[in-house]
Amino acid sequence: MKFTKMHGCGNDYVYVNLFEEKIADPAKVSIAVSDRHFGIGSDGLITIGPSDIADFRMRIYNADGSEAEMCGNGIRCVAKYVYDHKMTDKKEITIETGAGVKTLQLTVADGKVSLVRVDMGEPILKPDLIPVDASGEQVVDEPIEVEGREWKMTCVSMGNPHAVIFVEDTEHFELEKYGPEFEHHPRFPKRTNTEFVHVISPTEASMRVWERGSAETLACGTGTCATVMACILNHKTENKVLVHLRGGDLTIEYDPDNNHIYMTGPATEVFHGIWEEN
Ligand SMILES: N[C@H](CCC[C@H](N)C(=O)O)C(=O)O
Repeated sequence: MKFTKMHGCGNDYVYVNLFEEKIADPAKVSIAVSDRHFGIGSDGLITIGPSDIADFRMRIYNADGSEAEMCGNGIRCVAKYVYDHKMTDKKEITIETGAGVKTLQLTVADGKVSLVRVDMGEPILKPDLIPVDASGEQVVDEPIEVEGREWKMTCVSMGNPHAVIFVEDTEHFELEKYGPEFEHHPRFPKRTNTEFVHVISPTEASMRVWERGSAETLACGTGTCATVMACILNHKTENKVLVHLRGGDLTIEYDPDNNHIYMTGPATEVFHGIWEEN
């Protein structure tokens, strides 16, 4: 099976072009290729295929084989892949995802995509749509007990669930200890991605992320969008924020006129190869 290894801010996936390859069991393949010792090594598998309602269709599978609704870093890499591999010559493309059709603007330098701006659509705030077990119309600054400590969370879905927790120091935060406890907490019927965020200023933040089904990743595009929405809901930042992740930076803008969130960031192709299913 031919694959291409790409990353967005260090959030790395194995990409497979379904116009050329067939994958009978993507969950099984994602588990195998994601293994960083016995496989290729990645945060998961992303497939690029045809769509009846958009230019292309993207599906994302976590390292544990579970399918996610959307992937922010991944969709930027999909846009880079289809343009650089001459599957389209458009600089504005649409991609069908589990969270609806997204529109992307490509910046091209020397014939290759260097930067992508994604309209990530509207944040979803209703508890039962996130989903999270909570009352009310939104989950903002909500107490939750994890590992015997009370935390305050703000929950946002970008098609996939996120719990945003504000902390003073992300670098020394015990992510391995608390990340899985949030991921599997009974208040999240579909588990959750969890972002631990330090607000630096009204226009800047840093964060780390424990992803549903993939453990800590160096970046999470949907998580960064959820983080900025949480910052705005908690009156901590303005609508445009530069976010520092372990693997790089993303610029997130919330447009109050259409309630859409826009994410701008890089996409990188690292190598390609042949995966022999053993
Ligand atoms: N890394 C991805 C998100 C993957 C989400 C996945 N972990 C889940 O929702 O289960 C991103 O850049 O948005």
